[in-house]
Amino acid sequence: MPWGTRRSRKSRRRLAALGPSAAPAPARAAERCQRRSPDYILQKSKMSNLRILSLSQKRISNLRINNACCCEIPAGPRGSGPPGPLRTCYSSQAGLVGNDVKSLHAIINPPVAKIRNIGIMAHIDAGKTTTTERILYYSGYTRSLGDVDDGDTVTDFMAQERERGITIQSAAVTFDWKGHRVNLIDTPGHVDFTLEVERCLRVLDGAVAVFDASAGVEAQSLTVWRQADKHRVPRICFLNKMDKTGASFKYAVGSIREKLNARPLLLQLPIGEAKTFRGVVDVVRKEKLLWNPSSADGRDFERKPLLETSDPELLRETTAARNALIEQVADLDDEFAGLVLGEFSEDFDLLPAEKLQTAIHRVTLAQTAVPVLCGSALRNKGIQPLVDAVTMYLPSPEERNYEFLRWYEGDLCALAFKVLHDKHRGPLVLVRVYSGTLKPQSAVHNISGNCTERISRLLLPFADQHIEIPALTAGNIALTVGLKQTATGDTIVSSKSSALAAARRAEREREGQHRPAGGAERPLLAGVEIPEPVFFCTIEPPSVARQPDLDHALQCLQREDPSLKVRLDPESGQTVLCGMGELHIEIIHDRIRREYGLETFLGPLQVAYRETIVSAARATDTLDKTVGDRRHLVTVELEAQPVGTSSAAPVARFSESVSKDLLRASQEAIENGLHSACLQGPLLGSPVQDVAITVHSLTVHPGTSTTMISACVSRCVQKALKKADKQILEPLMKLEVTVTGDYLSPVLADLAQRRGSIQEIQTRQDNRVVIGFVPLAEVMGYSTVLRTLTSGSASFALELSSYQAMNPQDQSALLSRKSGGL
Ligand SMILES: Nc1nc2c(ncn2[C@@H]2O[C@H](COP(=O)(O)OP(=O)(O)OP(=O)(O)O)[C@@H](O)[C@H]2O)c(=O)[nH]1
Repeated sequence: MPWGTRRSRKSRRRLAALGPSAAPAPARAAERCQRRSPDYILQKSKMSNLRILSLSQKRISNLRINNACCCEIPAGPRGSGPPGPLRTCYSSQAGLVGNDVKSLHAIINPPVAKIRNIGIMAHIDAGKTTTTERILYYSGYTRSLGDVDDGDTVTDFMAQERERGITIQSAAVTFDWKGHRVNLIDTPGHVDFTLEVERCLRVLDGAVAVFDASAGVEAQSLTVWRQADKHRVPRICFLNKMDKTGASFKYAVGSIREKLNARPLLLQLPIGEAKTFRGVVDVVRKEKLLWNPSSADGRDFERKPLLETSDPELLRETTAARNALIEQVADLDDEFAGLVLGEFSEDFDLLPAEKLQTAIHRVTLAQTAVPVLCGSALRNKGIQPLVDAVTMYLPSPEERNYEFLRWYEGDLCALAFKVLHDKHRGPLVLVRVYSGTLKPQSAVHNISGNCTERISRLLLPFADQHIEIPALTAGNIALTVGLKQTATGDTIVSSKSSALAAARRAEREREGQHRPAGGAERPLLAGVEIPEPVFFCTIEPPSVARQPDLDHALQCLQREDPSLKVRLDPESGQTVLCGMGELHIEIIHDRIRREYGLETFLGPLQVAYRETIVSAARATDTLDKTVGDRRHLVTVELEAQPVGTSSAAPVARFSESVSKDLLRASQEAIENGLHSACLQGPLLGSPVQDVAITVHSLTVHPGTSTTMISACVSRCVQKALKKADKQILEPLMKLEVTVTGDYLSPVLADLAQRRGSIQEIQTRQDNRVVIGFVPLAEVMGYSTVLRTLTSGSASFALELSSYQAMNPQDQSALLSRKSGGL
């Protein structure tokens, strides 16, 4: 889907990526050229050795520590960090910068209670990547602050991410914070990459939801919040951009309450808003945290208790907020309520902060409320307390209740949640270990793929850099090298017999609980639902000879990204790419060029329609074919009917006379025939949905192969579908346009012309938010139109809502366009 237009510096980089019409100002272009020049990189290298490794993609040599193999990241001189005061108030000890052998060793086996697997999630542009960069900097992992606007962040390391200033792939980063190991995943905010978010949420124990404090809860934040609900992931909220004009703590908290239906626990209050934002109040401890305005990197801040003498007003406000917080937590946590009502009922001020923090941790884990913090990642304020909150309130792996773990009794159980392709090392599979230990040079069994594979190496991910480790214990996340067949969502155990033993335990448990049997022979971790693509286009290699190279590239990209579908057009023989949006397909095209060196040609982008029928129709067909000396003869009579409930696959029904002596093999052949017939409908060749096929009679000559049965049934279904009254279904998008009041009328007038229906117009601070529905076919290239209409002042978000029936006029217009070859 197209991305919205923005006013930020970052948006100008995105516009530049769109083409010459949106080229940046010459000065900025020159600045960017200079940034990419070898001199600039050299200059940066003095600041950060790590950064130059990221930029130049150099390989790094190996280092052995106590027989554990680790990759060496060359050290920078100790004093080579950014200028500024050396006084560190808050950051933990340095992580992996330099040949810090001790920290490399310490990294290998953290106690599970100290591990935090967290994700950063939000609406596009809320500031996830900027927040992640600050976290990495304060944790000691990087020596300079990466900036999305300059395209030099650690987690957005793909060339496309750096050019466009957006996150496309989730990046896993491991760092230490005050004795805790944090595995952090920065996820994309753009709706085209929602699957990427879902994949990560599946393996996280907690998440930080980042919001733009001037916009509150936006469309995509709602989607990711629902995804986190689905995977029962405890969260904390971070109201970012408190420095921005229009930032409002109250408004953003209100929108969390109303739109997300969540109970916010205000652990902080901002000191000032927008231009006056200076720091935050720690409500739990009644302290103020003020960042030194002369500190360039925000490392330097002071924490002081609020006093009646110096801050009477702020103290009163904080006391009221603390009392409200205590009452709120007591309402949600019985243990804490007992404490508060007993010992501290007379004076909440006497309640120790640690007791309140422990109760907040329990409430967060139970997901009955969400802690809320605030700050400004760009202005380097509020990040250190945010990471403290992550370690304090979000759970460790052992605090999450993963039911399936007891079936494995400490034996290895891991989930492969992402596959990456590395030109040199082949497929790299990101795994989360739930129980047991994963070791390199060992065989593992993939339950989902029913195959045994060998892991050659284990790597700890540090964005695009990797550190080799000798073992991966429960609760941790790492990359494996050597798994060639494992795909996203597969469950990995130590051996086939271990899988069987777990299955037997699961079955016994079910019997004990009198629960219905089923599925226990494969005790799998739940995978991720893959949404259906909404756009497609043909893709051609530069020459026929390069077709195998294109096939290989697409195969690799598909293993990485299950939301990308590739099929062959049976009529033209062309390869067809199906994706989640315009941006998704554009990125794939670009990656094929950059990573596989293939200059491919894309056909026009087309909407993925569906078809259905609105009346029943009956058909009969006979297939009589002799192959060699064998005669295949089938006659089938069937009826296609519309079904009310939404069903992507055709529903197979058999009349009594057919079902009574139907062999299993013949039934499977019939079902295959039904499915293949419904892949291409009679109107546009789009998939047919919401149909049931009843087989009334079937006569099969002895010796007829099941392939011939499938072929006959398929042909007969297509006949019936042709006879029935047909209907095209088109993808309907939920659209949210944020626009200033003066541009509201042109935006509404334009949407009316695009067959849009407006549901409501909300007021968000100084902006209007238009919420409605519009057919996908009408919003192709919408970002350019909206930019022109509103002088680049509006932004929008699109999300697939449903498939809706086209009205007769629109349908016939579409059909005549298609038959005219347009
Ligand atoms: N004023 C202000 N701008 C910020 C702040 N944090 C980030 N930004 C800007 O907001 C834009 C988006 O920042 P990102 O960190 O890329 O946001 P994101 O959520 O990672 O974006 P996607 O990965 O594309 O979803 C950039 O132009 C940042 O400079 C902040 O605290 N204050």
